[in-house]
Amino acid sequence: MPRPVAILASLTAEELRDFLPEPLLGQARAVTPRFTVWDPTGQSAADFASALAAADPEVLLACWKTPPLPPVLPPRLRYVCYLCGSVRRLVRRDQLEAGLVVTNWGGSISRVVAEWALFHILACLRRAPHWTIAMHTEGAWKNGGTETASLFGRRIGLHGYGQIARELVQLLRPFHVTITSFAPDVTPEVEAAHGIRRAASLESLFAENDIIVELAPLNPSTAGLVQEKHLRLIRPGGVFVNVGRGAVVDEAALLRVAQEGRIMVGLDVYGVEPLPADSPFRGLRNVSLTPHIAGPTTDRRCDAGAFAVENLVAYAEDRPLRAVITPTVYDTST
Ligand SMILES: NC(=O)c1ccc[n+]([C@@H]2O[C@H](COP(=O)([O-])OP(=O)(O)OC[C@H]3O[C@@H](n4cnc5c(N)ncnc54)[C@H](O)[C@@H]3O)[C@@H](O)[C@H]2O)c1
Ligand SMILES: O=C(O)[C@H](O)COP(=O)(O)O
Repeated sequence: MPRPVAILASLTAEELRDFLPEPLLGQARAVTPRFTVWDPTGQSAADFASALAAADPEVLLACWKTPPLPPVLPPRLRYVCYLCGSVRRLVRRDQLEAGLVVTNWGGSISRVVAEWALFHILACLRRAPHWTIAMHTEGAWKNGGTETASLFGRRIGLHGYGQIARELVQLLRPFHVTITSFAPDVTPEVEAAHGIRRAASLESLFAENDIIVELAPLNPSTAGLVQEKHLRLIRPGGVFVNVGRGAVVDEAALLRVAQEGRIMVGLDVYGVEPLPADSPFRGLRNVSLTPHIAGPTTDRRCDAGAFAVENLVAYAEDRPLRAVITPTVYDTST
């Protein structure tokens, strides 16, 4: 029997529509008669603190537009169910250490982000940026002078082997590729169970594969980890895709390498976002650019909503939660 926990849902109208379309909102409301929605649109940190004090919730259901939690939490707050990914902007580490339970969207949207990595890989191999510019603006047609390549049978290197990388492995299987990963948690057991290889080093990952996909998290130990020396190990005609976080890569070095035109580059994320209008990446024909839209797509935010509702029900029934952010997870995730 669920406990009648007080839940404050901090969601804009758009977030409600996308993350909790019916029947999910009804299911969330059915968890407890004490379910209140607060819209953070245009609200200040002080407004948020007042809303928390008035509702005095045991559970906060939060989303992208929710302001950071105030340093002093409302007395009954025990659980923050975050509908999205990185909780750093919402929750302070000391609040976790003090016992606040926090979950995020886990792997519920990872396949959609993996889908966009696959898009960039294919766009790069087929030289889609070149042909998009040339056909839309130059009246061009194929001329035999622009190489194209297929994904079938290629060697893929994954930097990072978390939830998105694991979904990408599934999407890549039909292409009969060889997959190698470099990440601290790829053990021989994971290697055997997933049918992937382990790279001996970041250098060998870049040197021994045709296509590199950047999926390591951004944390103090990974900022700027991918340097010019790594990017220059990618062989001519190779592909570098980043759908993780821009700041994991030395972006100035990436620009230099991209401008030489030896490799194809697919980017969804950047060191500075929005990407400045005058960024030299814009207009490079060997670079596929998208504006941080890897995921989750509007139509699949409901997957994160369904995952969150399951956690809310589990919490009210005193069952274990999924995707709990421990201090270690907090430190090592984006
Ligand atoms: N572009 C987008 O719209 C979008 C959407 C969702 C997530 N992301 C980003 O994609 C990245 C991956 O997300 P995820 O959900 O797979 O993350 P995750 O937390 O599930 O996995 C991260 C993995 O990175 C690896 N890792 C940890 N420390 C490392 C290190 N020092 N060097 C190399 N690898 C290391 C580990 O294998 C770990 O499992 C994150 O940065 C996330 O923020 C981007
Ligand atoms: O890039 C991402 O990770 C997604 O767009 C979600 O962002 P978030 O991690 O800030 O929720």
